[in-house]
Amino acid sequence: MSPDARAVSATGLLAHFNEAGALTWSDVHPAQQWGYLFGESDPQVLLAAALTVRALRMGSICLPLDRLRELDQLEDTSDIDPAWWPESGAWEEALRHSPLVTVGPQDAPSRPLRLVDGALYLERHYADQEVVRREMLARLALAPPGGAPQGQGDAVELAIASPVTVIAGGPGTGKTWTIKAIMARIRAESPDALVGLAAPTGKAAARMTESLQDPAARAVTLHALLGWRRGSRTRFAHDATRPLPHDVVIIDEMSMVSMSLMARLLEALKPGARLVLVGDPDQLSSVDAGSVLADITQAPASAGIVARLSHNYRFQGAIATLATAIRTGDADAALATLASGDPSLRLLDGEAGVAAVRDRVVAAGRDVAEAVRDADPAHALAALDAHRLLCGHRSGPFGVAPWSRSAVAWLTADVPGFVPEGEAYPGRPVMMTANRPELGLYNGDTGVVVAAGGPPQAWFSVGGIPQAFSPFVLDGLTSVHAMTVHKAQGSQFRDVSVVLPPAGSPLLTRELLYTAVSRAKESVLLVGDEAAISQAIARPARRMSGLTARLR
Ligand SMILES: Nc1ncnc2c1ncn2[C@@H]1O[C@H](COP(=O)(O)OP(=O)(O)OP(=O)(O)O)[C@@H](O)[C@H]1O
Repeated sequence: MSPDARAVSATGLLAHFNEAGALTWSDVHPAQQWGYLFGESDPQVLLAAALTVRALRMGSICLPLDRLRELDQLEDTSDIDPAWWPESGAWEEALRHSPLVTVGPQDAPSRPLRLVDGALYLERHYADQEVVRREMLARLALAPPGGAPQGQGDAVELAIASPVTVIAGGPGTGKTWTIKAIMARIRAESPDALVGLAAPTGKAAARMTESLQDPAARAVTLHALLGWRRGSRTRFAHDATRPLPHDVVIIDEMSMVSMSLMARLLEALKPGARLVLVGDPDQLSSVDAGSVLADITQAPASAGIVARLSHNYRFQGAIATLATAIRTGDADAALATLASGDPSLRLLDGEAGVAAVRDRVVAAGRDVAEAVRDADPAHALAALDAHRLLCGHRSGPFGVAPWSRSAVAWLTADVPGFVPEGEAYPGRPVMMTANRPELGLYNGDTGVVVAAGGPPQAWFSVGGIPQAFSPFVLDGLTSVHAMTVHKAQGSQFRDVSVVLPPAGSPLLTRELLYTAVSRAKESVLLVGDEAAISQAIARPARRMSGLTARLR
């Protein structure tokens, strides 16, 4: 732990957990503040408060007291002495009597924490979860009776009749096709209906618009749909008192929507509006806390409104078999598929892994360089997307930073004409790190510098059409020789190479591996060993929330 993560003034249990690397200053500090403001000094209560803040930081909505030790590999990655843990009965008792804690779902919010069904929440996150629970239950109560929807046809019928529908499936399972069919039905049956299309990020919204190929359909970000106001994190122009005008709202890439954004969306729908949630619940979740799509799809009460699309229309081969094995937690099947000798899959470790990545980076770099030499931006962009190097980590030996440096060194050595000097060298692969909606460019979009009959310009595919931008007007442009799996979510590439986090890394989860593998259309090279694969598959990210249990 870095020294500044130490909470200098922490004492007792908080100090132990802080020094062991389990709690950072940003977890300890609010707990201490609340203790001071509300007159609570019981170390067990302050520890629970700090662990709840930590759980939120890791993406969970609440801290289930009886499942604490399995949370986020707390004990794998820190030096916690098991003797420090309070006895769970006494711990819950201390929380029940604490001035920091509201007990049960009923009482009005007046304290920072709330204890419901054995789980501790920050009041604001409990309130968001309650909005989602209440609104979802009201919609589920009005859903047409019937069994679980099977396939695309049922999903379309349901979306026409039910106040809420979930369309869940991996890449290529026909989610976009189903959205198009729903929109065609709505147009045929109620031509005046106002349909809103949105996605959690600008890039996902742009991709939704592009893939619908419908001049009358334009997707926006969820923030834009709700009317985001500058300077306000939580207030939107549309809420329960000023609802959205839409009769139907369709959200794509729903796995990236946080609990709080889902709460704001549900509050803002006008009475009678229908909601269609589309996404892949097995992928990595939102940056902010929550895993709403997975929570909803797992709740037995939602069985009648969740259409799980499982037939892969785009590809069938070994990649799909591997993705399914990962998704269903079958490590033996995953390892057997990897060992089957299918040319689309390879698992290599150590020097062999590095050498194989080098070969792929150089081969793809040669294709990009050739297109750049021919001043052919369309070909350069296609070559750029033919291979992508993905890392679980941003920094550290398994991260984007050192692998990018290696890639630059390999390209410099092996690709004639690749001279990485300055900001705008021809062949530089670049990525947007900010949204520029007025230009049609979004955070995470990738492009390449090409000099096509003039000074070098950054070329991006905007709505499928190559367009040139001066690299100097695009602030926050970075090189993209490698990217995180998180950033690659929502994109696919012909070939993907994945540097797995080492066994023991808290990032090595089933969702990370599934998301990485399912980015590939034709081949996947995994750099790591069988232990890392098994560990990832055995470890679903387990974001905790009370939503699944309370949707009844
Ligand atoms: N019922 C169907 N019959 C024939 N082709 C289909 C059907 N459904 C989807 N497809 C085709 O399969 C391919 C993948 O479908 P689609 O793009 O809708 O998948 P998706 O789940 O949205 O994928 P992604 O998440 O990658 O965007 C498309 O080419 C689509 O036209």
